[in-house]
Parts: sequence; C-alpha cells; structure tokens
Amino acid sequence: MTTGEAPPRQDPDTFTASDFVVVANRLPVDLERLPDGTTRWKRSPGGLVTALEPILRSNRGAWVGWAGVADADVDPIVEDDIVLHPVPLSADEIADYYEGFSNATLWPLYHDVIVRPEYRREWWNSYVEVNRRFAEATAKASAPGATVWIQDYQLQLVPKMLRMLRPDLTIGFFLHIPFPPVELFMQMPWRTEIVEGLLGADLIGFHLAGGATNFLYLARRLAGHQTSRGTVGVRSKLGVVQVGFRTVRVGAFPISIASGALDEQSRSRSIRARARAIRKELGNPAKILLGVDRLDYTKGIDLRLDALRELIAEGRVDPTDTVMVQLATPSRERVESYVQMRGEIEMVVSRINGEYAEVGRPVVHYIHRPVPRDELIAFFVAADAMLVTPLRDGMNLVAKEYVACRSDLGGALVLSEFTGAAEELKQAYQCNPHDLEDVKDKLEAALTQTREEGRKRMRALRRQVLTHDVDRWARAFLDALAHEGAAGPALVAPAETGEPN
Ligand SMILES: O=P(O)(O)OC[C@H]1O[C@H](O[C@H]2O[C@H](CO)[C@@H](O)[C@H](O)[C@H]2O)[C@H](O)[C@@H](O)[C@@H]1O
Ligand SMILES: Cc1cn([C@@H]2O[C@H](COP(=O)(O)OP(=O)(O)O)[C@@H](O)[C@H]2O)c(=O)[nH]c1=O
Repeated sequence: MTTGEAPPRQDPDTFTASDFVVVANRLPVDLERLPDGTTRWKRSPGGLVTALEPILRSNRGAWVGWAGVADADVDPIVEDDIVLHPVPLSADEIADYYEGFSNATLWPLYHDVIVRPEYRREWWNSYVEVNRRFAEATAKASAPGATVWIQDYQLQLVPKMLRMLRPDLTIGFFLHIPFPPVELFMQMPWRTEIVEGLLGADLIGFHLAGGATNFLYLARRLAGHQTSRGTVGVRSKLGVVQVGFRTVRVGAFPISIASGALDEQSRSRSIRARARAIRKELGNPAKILLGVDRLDYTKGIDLRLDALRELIAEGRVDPTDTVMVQLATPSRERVESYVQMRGEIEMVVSRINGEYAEVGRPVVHYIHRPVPRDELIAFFVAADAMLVTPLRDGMNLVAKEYVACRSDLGGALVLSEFTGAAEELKQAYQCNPHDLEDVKDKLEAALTQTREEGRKRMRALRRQVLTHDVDRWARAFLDALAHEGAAGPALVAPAETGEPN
C-alpha cells in the first residue's frame, strides 16, 4: 500500500490463505480519516514496522493487524503479493486493550516501572477478547502448515489461542520491548496466563539474553514446566521449556535495520544537499545535536534537555553556536502519563529557549509531528551528535539508523546503557541516563572529540550495524523456528527452580 492513497475495496473471498503470516498490533500503514470525510493510508509509527516491512516484502506473505482507527470497516488489501488483513477495534477496545492494558499496564511494567502500571480487570478482559480476535483472524489468513510470526506485548495470548485453533501451524513470537526482571513481572495479576499464552509458540524471541533467561525462570516457577538452565546465547544456545509433549525454544535475537539500503540512501546527492540546507536553515551552527523519538517517557527526552541546559549554564556548551533539534512523533496521546510528559518536555524546551535563545535563533528546535523518511535521513547526515538517552528501551533502531547514515565517519552517538542497542554499539559514548553528570560528560565528550577519535568510533559502529542487519535478524529467528527437534540442553524441574540465573 502506497501511503497517501485511498484504501481500495476488494472482495474478501478472492484471497487465498498465506504460507507466511506476520501478526502485529498495527498494520504497517494506518488509515487516516480526513476532515472532508475521505480516508488515506499513512506509515504507522515505531520501529516494529520499520523492521518488519522489508522482511514481509521479501517473503511475500500476509500481515494481520489493526488499521489504527476505531471501527475501520476495511476489507483485506493486496499489494505486490502482500495481503494486509485489518482487524477491527471498537473505540472501547482502543481505550481498554490498546491504551489501557497494552500501554498503561504492560508498557510501564516491562519498562522497569518508570511510571506506575495500572492493573484493571476491565482492561485485562478487553486484552483477552482482542487477542482472541487476532487469533481467529490469523487462523483464517494462514494456509495449512503455514509459519506464523506473532509480534510484541500487545499479543502475548495469541500463541496459545492460535495453537488451539490451528495445531498444524508453526508459531513464532518476538517481544520488541524488554522482558522485565522477575520481581517486577511478579506484580502482574494475570502473570501465569501471560506466560502460558506465550508458551503456545514453538519459538519465543527476545532482543537480549537477559530477557530470555528471566522468561525461562518464570516458565518453571509460574507454569510449572521443566526448563533448561544456564545462560542463553545471542542467536545461539537456545533455552528450552518442555510443555507436555511439545518443546518450546527461547532465544535472544537482537533486531536491526535495513542498514545497506539506508547507507545507500544517505549517500545520495539529494540527501546530502538537504543535509547542507538543514545546517544553513539552522544558522550554520558549529554543532548540531539531534534527538529522534516517539514522544514517550521511556525515551529520556527530558533528561537530554536537562543535560543541555546545565551544560550551557556551566559554560561548557556555547548556546550561540550550538543548536539542538528534537523530532518527536506524537504517540499514545490519550494515555495520561504521555499527556503529562509532553507538558514537562515542552516546558523545558521553552525554558532553554527563554533563557538562551536570540530572536530568530532558538537553541532547541522542537517538532511534534512525524517527519518523512527522507527528511529524517538528511537530519541524521547533518547531526554532529545524536542523543539517544532512554531510561529503558527494547532496542532503539534510531541509534542504528544514525550509524548507518554516517558513511562519512562523521558524527558521534551518545547512547544510554539501558537500550538493547547498547549491548552491540560498544563504541558509542555510553551513558547512565539516571546520572545527569554522566549524560553531561558524555555529551560534552561527543561534542569535543577529535576527528580521529570520532572516525575510529564510527568505523567500528558501522562495522557492527552493516554486518548485523534486519535480514540477518529475521533469518536467524526464522531458521531457528524452522529447525526442528534439535537436542536441547538438560532440563531442570520446577522444584529445583532456585533464583533466576
Ligand atoms: O504502535 P504504537 O503504540 O504507536 O508504538 C510504536 C511501536 O513502539 C514500540 O517499538 C519497539 O520496537 C522497536 C523494534 O523492535 C524497538 O527498537 C523499540 O525499542 C521498541 O520500543 C512497540 O514495541 C511496537 O509494538 C509499537 O508498534
Ligand atoms: C521520530 C520519527 C521516527 N521515525 C522512525 O521510527 C522508528 C523508531 O524506532 P525505535 O526502535 O527507535 O523506537 P520505537 O519503536 O518508536 O519505540 C525508527 O525507524 C525511526 O526512523 C520516523 O520514521 N519518523 C519520525 O518522525
């Protein structure tokens, strides 16, 4: 589906079921209702879509997901051999399943309780109901013996529900956000149902080995299954859970981006020209700092602004020669914690500009709307330092995108230790986002690095990002899913549970 086009109406009976089916809360495109009553498609927000879309295109499968608005009565859509199957959600379900249980219960719980998760029975009931609808839509969309790949925390009950409907399918599940420490997960009133829901899959993937290890412990303790013990490797050494006669495997598969394609795009003449124009439009400052995020409290946007304000106040950054651009896509705008955070961030932006800007020359440029892909790439090329400072983030694809766009070996990446990306991007200026002095020091170091130091770091970062691309991620997961009957490690009975390892 090309974004901007009106949705075509098709006869649902003309679709054949697919051999490869991706299931995610959102379709890769959102339906937008315009004031004149017409509709059009636009790209969905977030890294899940960035990562999965090229995979589905090369595998020519189907995608089951929500069209992003209430009560969208849209038939399946075919484009380039990909079938999009919209799953309708009512306004109440958006409030209870999506904004409620997914984003005011699971999201904060899985992101280290940065804000307090709310546990409400009516939200849980809606989560169960919507997961059932996704399972039924997927059962319909899948050919006999198909491979189904279910994505993320919004759909953790689908693996078990789908297995009951269609035992012939091979089912994978991937979690895009962190899987929390055991002591936090234990807060969840419906913790056993969630663990059992996930165990309907044949393979459960996490970004990091730590998440996989936490899950194995919970499968023993909450669901009472025998599991393997010991560490799980990255794309290797899978853990196992014995669920009756079925063996469920558990592993770490850090996601990535289409780095080769992005590298090429960023080298194009038009992007280079736009990057130069951006610098000029910003007043040709000596240094451009960049932040690119969904407006989410996990992303640490406020922290990086605080760090900048203090560095200016201490005379360590010159506000007449340094500009920060913060691109912040609107996200989950009716969830209370997001409303509050937006107010706080906008206050810091005004405070910095109020204290240090000149007329016509703001220090912080803040854009609260989605930025088109090409424009985003030009910003990556233009930025002298990229600030990625989440308090917790499953992976953070933006960090990898910045690196992929720097074939000139210029720029510097400041990266929170609490992102999945930090496990791979060791040569970034890594910081502890809870320690403001550390963020300030790393930001200053990034701004004052020598050319040689910057090139050395960026070369090493690029080696990592260009060799570990999204194709490799998908291949590693799907190969492991297809690989049957591998003798797993020795199993530990629930009674021997002990502490998480
Ligand atoms: O669908 P939304 O509620 O608008 O949210 C957008 C997506 O946000 C999350 O993205 C995560 O996936 C990325 C790719 O694996 C990862 O890099 C990032 O750290 C995660 O936060 C969410 O997990 C997706 O389901 C949402 O679609
Ligand atoms: C602000 C902005 C971002 N993007 C793209 O969105 C994704 C974000 O992925 P990430 O893993 O970093 O985080 P979440 O999934 O959001 O939690 C990345 O591909 C960005 O390039 C965009 O296309 N337009 C935007 O304005």
